[in-house]
Amino acid sequence: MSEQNQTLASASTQDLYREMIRRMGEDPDRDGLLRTPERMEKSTAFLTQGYKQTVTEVLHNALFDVDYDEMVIVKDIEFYSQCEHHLLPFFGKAHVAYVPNGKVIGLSKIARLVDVFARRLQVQERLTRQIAESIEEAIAPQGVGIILEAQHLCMMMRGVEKQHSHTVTSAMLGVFKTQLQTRNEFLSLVRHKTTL
Ligand SMILES: Nc1nc2c(ncn2[C@@H]2O[C@H](COP(=O)(O)OP(=O)(O)OP(=O)(O)O)[C@@H](O)[C@H]2O)c(=O)[nH]1
Ligand SMILES: [Zn+2]
Repeated sequence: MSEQNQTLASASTQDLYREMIRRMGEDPDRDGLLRTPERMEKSTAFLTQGYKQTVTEVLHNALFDVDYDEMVIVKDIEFYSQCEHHLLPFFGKAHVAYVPNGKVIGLSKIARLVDVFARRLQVQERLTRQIAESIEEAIAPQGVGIILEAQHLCMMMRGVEKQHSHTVTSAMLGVFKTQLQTRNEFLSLVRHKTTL
């Protein structure tokens, strides 16, 4: 390891944040910034906690044998993630559907699954795919359909500066890929405004 890398590796995370603040042209010792490195460390740990979580742990005890073979949709699940290119947030809604094959997932666990992958450095396409594949692996359903709609701050507050564009991604597995009728049912239920 180079001398410079060794120095960096031995620095605490909070020291690194202090240095970042200094290089932004700020005084890390002024009153308002004194505890900022500590806050940044905590906040970053929370926003990237998905790296420490596994799907198996999250789903633990919440897979149930149920005789139901129609579509299950949990829609409008809000999520916050960070783009891996700029470390800026992208956020929006996830719509998660599957057609069971003997097993269903506890509903809250579906939202938790979204967060396991959202709370990492991501691109929206990979996030979409990972949610779909984790459900497929967990319960081997007849199919899984995922739609994510998001706004990317790296396209809004910097860069191209477009405030109204939304990015929509999808992952369709099993019957959602092979049966047009299933895919269309999913799309129309996602569009349907709930009256609740
Ligand atoms: N496909 C995809 N691209 C993303 C996502 N998040 C950010 N990006 C894009 O990643 C690209 C990185 O492009 P670069 O040219 O390397 O970076 P840049 O110079 O900062 O680009 P600009 O944002 O256009 O200023 C940009 O087009 C971003 O909009 C994502 O979730 N999926
Ligand atoms: Zn970005």
